[in-house]
Amino acid sequence: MTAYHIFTPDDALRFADQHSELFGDHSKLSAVEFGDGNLNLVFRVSNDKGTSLIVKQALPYARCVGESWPLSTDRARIEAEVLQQHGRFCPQHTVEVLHFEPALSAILMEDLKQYQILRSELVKGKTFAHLASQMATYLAQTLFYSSDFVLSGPVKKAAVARFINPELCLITEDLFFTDPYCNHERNTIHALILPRARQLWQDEELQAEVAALKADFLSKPQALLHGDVHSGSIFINADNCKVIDAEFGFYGPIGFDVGSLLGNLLLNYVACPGLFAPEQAEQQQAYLLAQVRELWQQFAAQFSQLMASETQDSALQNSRYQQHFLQQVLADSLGYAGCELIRRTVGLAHVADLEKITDAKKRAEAELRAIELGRALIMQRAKLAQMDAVLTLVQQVTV
Ligand SMILES: Nc1ncnc2c1ncn2[C@@H]1O[C@H](COP(=O)(O)OP(=O)(O)O)[C@@H](O)[C@H]1O
Ligand SMILES: CSC[C@H]1O[C@H](OP(=O)(O)O)[C@H](O)[C@@H]1O
Repeated sequence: MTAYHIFTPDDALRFADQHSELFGDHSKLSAVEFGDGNLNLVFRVSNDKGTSLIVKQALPYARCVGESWPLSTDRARIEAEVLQQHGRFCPQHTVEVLHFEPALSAILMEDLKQYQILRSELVKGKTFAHLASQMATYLAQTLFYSSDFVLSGPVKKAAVARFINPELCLITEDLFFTDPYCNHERNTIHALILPRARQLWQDEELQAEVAALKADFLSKPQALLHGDVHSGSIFINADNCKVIDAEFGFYGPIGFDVGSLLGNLLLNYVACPGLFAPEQAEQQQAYLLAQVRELWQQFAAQFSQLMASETQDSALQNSRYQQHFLQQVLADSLGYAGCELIRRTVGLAHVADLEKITDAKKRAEAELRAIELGRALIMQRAKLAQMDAVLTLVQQVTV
């Protein structure tokens, strides 16, 4: 068995050639490393006829920081296995894993080169009519079929154990729920919003609600989450979208995945006036609000339908329980969306939606909108029983 070593492009090329029939005999291959994420190496291996595959390898540390932040390479196993599971539940919207090599922490997967990263497209002002409906399907299918509604107690517990992901969960626990609410050295805060960030560090009312969301993140293993459904993890084109990058996967609260995506749509929403001229900003914001509404409505409809028709456990077949469950998922989703808005503004990992705003004053205004909206969603999540009320709040808070 080959021992772990950090891949060069040549290593990635040999790995792809060994484990795929796609390239044909001795065809001319080339490989390039082009990863732009925070954690891993990503290579594209191509032949001279335009066929290509992706090799993703986990480094023993976080790429964005370096060796001073060691990180288990077991995250590659988690990523491969989550993608394989989600691929069984929703193949049309999950990147296909072709091979996983545990010793090398390396995954061979399909190349989504006919797609674009959603975040980059939203920052350019592009819109996709099917985004909400397809992502609602992805979320409903992957979350429902990995939950207690379908799995027996023993099978579910074995799955929870298999997807224990302590190191990557700790990153989320710190970056989402702790760092933004104190003066932590990992935070990056632009000078113009420092006074508002300082208020977050004193905001005990908000911190109490964030603590409740963190406690649920720590102890509510409802379904096998992707764990990081931000708009940089979604590849999209005019026809379809596919989700990548599931290394933060674990059994957690369903609202965390739904809320991460809602939060990312709303991050783009608050950024629009800084990114675009007024008329385009207004159009893009209307598109985003429609997608937020549709995402929840379609997710809720599909999840309800699945609960009604596919639930195995007789106690969980109770329809009042199912309605209550979904209502709680909405409240959780809004809370986690709020956490995403705040952590992307004052925490370690910022997003292009805000960072691409070149005018510092406009960027600060957008960041302040993200904080106010994030706070409102977290504080009011239990009262916001309908999406209409959520959309009204978004518009009121971000004027
Ligand atoms: N299957 C794929 N097809 C095409 N490009 C990919 C694929 N997977 C990753 N990439 C590229 O690599 C980048 C980083 O991948 P990602 O999985 O987000 O890495 P990280 O885990 O380091 O965040 C993506 O933004 C994308 O440009
Ligand atoms: C040091 S990890 C920071 C941040 O990065 C992850 O996203 P990605 O790997 O897709 O860039 C995740 O959102 C983490 O919170």
